[in-house]
Amino acid sequence: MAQINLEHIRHAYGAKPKSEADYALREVHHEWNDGGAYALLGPSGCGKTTLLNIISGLINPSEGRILFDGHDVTHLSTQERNIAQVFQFPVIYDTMTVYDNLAFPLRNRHVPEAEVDRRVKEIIEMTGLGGWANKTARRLTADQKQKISLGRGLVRSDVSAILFDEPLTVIDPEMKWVLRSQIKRLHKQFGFTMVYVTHDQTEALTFADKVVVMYDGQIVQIGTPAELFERPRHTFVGYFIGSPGMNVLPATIEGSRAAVGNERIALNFQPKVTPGAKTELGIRPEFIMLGREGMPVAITKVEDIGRRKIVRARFADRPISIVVDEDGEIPAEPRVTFDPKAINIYADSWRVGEEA
Ligand SMILES: Nc1ncnc2c1ncn2[C@@H]1O[C@H](COP(=O)(O)OP(=O)(O)OP(=O)(O)O)[C@@H](O)[C@H]1O
Repeated sequence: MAQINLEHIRHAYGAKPKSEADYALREVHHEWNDGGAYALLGPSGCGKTTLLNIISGLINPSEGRILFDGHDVTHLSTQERNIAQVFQFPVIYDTMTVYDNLAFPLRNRHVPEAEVDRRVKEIIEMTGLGGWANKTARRLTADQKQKISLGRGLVRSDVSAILFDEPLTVIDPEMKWVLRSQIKRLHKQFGFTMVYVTHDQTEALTFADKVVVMYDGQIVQIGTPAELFERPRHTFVGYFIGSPGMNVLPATIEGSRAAVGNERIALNFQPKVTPGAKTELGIRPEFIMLGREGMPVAITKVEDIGRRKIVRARFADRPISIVVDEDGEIPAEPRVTFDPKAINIYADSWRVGEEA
């Protein structure tokens, strides 16, 4: 397993990029720990697959270097980097049996047959393909084939990293959950460095120790699920993580208060904002208290989602969402208060800290 260093990586698909807009990856500079499980999360087109392919060696970055355990691998092939990959669609040998498909990556590396047998049987059990071990892969369904692909990625224990590109897309929802838990278990057992691309936040949050949120060719935050929820570094992280996402309201800062329209909201710190920056206040729907006290709101809709209700309202002439418990009261003259601990302030979309 390896520590991965991405040093000032930039990538443009076209020759001679002229402006930032020509880069699919604008600047990635991070260190990923040996044995870490990372999920790359972001909307379609933000650069997840490009970054994954740069790590695996399928793409040579236009600029920057990649180090595995301190060694420069930028110009090495996938095989030389010793990477296992699982793609969105199955990559298997149709004419081989399920057992031989799984044994292939090990036999290729001259692993002793007894060890091959032990590892393959473990993977067969994990993927629930027991009854199929001696059948040729051609006869399997698409999701069974994808389980073999997944198994082939996980069967070797000596790889530098395992890279997954939306591997559960073709798997049915129930099995998705099972496989995700099993990948996690194998990660704990063997300490693989794993990078898992997805655009599904549930998948990312349940799989990874660290979620890498990408937006518009950049990594905007790397954090634990709790960090992404409580302290989104960028307003995009606030929108993208959580359901509904964070409320982001235009605000002006007056010392340790924020003005939103005609309302004044107390902060528990004095944000350091540069003059002229676009300032915004971010608060998650879970941290707005709806009651008879505080600032007035006009409710437009109440959505019942089981144990919680989502209240859609207008506050200071802006739409906001508020989450209330199933039995929470909705007063006739509703008012709101914001939990100061849960307020984040943003300048030009990036979270700002406290005035020194
Ligand atoms: N082979 C290519 N040639 C030119 N442009 C490309 C190529 N592959 C990707 N791009 C562009 O690079 C940008 C990033 O694409 P990438 O596939 O990395 O995003 P993604 O986040 O993985 O998206 P998705 O979730 O849809 O797979 C997009 O604007 C895309 O159109």
